[in-house]
Amino acid sequence: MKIAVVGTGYVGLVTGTCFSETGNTVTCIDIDARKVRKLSSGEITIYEPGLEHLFQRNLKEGRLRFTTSLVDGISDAQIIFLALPTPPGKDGAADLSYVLGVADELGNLLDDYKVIVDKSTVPVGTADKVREVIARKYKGEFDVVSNPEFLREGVAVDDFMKPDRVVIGTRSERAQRLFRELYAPFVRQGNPVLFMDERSAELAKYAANAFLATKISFMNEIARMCELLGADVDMVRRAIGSDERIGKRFLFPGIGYGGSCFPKDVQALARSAAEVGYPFRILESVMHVNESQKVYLVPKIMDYFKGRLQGRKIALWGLAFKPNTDDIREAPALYIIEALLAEGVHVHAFDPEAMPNVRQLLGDRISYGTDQYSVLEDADALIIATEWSVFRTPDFEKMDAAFAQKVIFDGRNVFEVPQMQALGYYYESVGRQPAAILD
Ligand SMILES: NC(=O)c1ccc[n+]([C@@H]2O[C@H](COP(=O)([O-])OP(=O)(O)OC[C@H]3O[C@@H](n4cnc5c(N)ncnc54)[C@H](O)[C@@H]3O)[C@@H](O)[C@H]2O)c1
Ligand SMILES: O=c1ccn([C@@H]2O[C@H](COP(=O)(O)OP(=O)(O)O[C@H]3O[C@H](CO)[C@@H](O)[C@H](O)[C@H]3O)[C@@H](O)[C@H]2O)c(=O)[nH]1
Repeated sequence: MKIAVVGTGYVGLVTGTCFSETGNTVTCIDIDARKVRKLSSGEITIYEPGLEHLFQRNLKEGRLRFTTSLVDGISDAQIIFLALPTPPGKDGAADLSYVLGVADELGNLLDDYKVIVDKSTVPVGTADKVREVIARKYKGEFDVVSNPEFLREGVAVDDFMKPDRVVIGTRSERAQRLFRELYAPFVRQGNPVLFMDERSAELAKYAANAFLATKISFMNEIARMCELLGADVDMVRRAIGSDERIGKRFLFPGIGYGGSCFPKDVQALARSAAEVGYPFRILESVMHVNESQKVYLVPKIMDYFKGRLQGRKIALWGLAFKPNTDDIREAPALYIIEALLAEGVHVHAFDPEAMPNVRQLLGDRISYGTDQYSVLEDADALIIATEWSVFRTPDFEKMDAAFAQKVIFDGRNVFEVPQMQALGYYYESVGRQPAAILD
């Protein structure tokens, strides 16, 4: 099939690459000329494990190409995916200007039947709006489909190639036939393609993210209770996760959820609810808990140093919002950094992939290490903000040699408490009792 993908950010690039991998001819379109130049010359623009290999192969074999021209990019496409940003607007509602702006341009450009697909996360009713905008200028036949994307960064290729489910919102039989064919190679037995109406598909995406965010905020509150009541959140997590009705995944407490999706999507769903006169109280609490969770370690650090943080040097492991990505959008580490800088702390950070992005954002307001050990030299404490696997299994001898103070505040529970106790660390984590330095 011939496919166009408008917007070549995270989702657009993964979508375009994976569709080309299954034998389709894909043109990705982006207004960012620098990005298009890079991608056309074989330079990948995001860090995503497993993507580069597929990207290079399909680029070389001519199934994948990039352009800044919408008219050129869509000319022979049967299906046009919109993978455009939907950032929060001033009131928290999703800003649809990118999606509707491109829909407006498409109204001028369409000249035969095509399917326009909302791949972006968009509020209920957006497919109708896209249809209206196009129909103002194009009087021929076309369909608008809602096909929300459920991939996770860091495992995006696997999520796309072997999805738990594919959701397709359309009542058009013609569009359904095309989508059945398009997704046939991706769907394992038992993991269905779910056809539904556009509105249900749009809401399903928000409901999935909001539910997962709720699970995380719930566990973060349980973790706080554990600390106050002398319980261990790992034990509680295992106990409840063994119940199939609850499930083992997404029960990990920490320093809150970040990234480009959960924060904005929970907010947008709450906003949609308010717009139709329904106060979505659970979501208000989920957001409230997450806000405080992001800087949860800061008062603990403050207490440890008896309020005297000015001039201290604190090492930070992890800047990305989660491991295996260089994405720092809404990363809890950034909130911790701001809180520490406000107290006059010197932050010395290391992240395996995200440092270039943080350098662009923060410049020399913090300093950057060459590896995870170099940042420990002269540090008064270490904060762990992202659970990269290299942080889970450090060389403790190297760590000991570099890090005289042996004080760790772990926002992702990467170590076991008894292990750190035995190694002589002062170790505070989330939802577990602290390990004190052994005398
Ligand atoms: N990032 C994720 O993990 C993820 C997962 C599922 C769904 N989503 C949703 O997918 C959508 C896209 O997210 P993303 O993370 O890929 O965004 P992104 O910011 O990484 O990329 C968006 C791209 O669109 C381009 N763009 C903007 N205006 C354009 C225009 N008029 N024409 C062509 N290109 C244009 C930008 O230059 C950018 O490259 C959002 O709605 C998001 O909520 C994201
Ligand atoms: O038990 C957990 C699981 C996750 N997180 C945090 O939650 C955030 C989001 O994690 P994850 O869901 O793995 O990352 P995303 O790539 O943002 O993916 C989410 O957002 C995407 C965009 O909408 C969806 O497509 C995915 O299905 C959805 O998982 C991160 O900050 C994690 O640290 C926790 O704190 N505890």
